[in-house]
Amino acid sequence: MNIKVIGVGKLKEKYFKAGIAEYKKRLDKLAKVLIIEVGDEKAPESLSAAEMDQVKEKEGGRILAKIKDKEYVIALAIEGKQRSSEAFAKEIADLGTYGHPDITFVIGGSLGLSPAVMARANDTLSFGKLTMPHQLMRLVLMEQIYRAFMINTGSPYHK
Ligand SMILES: C[S@@+](CC[C@H](N)C(=O)[O-])C[C@H]1O[C@@H](n2cnc3c(N)ncnc32)[C@H](O)[C@@H]1O
Repeated sequence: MNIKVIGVGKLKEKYFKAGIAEYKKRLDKLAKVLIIEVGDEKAPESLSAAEMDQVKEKEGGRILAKIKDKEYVIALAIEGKQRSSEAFAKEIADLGTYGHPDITFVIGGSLGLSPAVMARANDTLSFGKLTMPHQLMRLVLMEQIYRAFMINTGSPYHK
């Protein structure tokens, strides 16, 4: 199974980098995991609605350039579809079993994902109504992907 996580902007904080590296190391034994960072656009408070759309479109274009046709894309979005860790694990297992071994997760920048990225997505994933910073979201997502693999292998990691 090939897991790709595309995020906008570089991880700055050491503690996020360390956490993500730890889950990547654990996952590397179970799947091929690729983390891709695409460039972010400056998004000062003063931007108009049209300028904000442009920021999302530019970042979205960079995200889409990293996605191949065969990839099954899951967009992380606050208003997306929530599920339990067990349901998420089953979904990943089913995708692998039924012809979608290339799963790509996309996380938006500070203004979120563009309509074009949302249109490309095969599914959405919400971690609830709370807004998380995109760097933290990357770490939480990596833990949940690792948890999914642990659930699917029957490991006591998931209680
Ligand atoms: C700072 S948030 C963007 C906030 C923006 N106002 C929006 O509504 O998308 C950055 C990215 O993190 C992800 N994200 C943040 N909180 C999330 C949540 N509760 N569930 C799923 N994804 C989330 C989304 O991909 C979002 O585009």
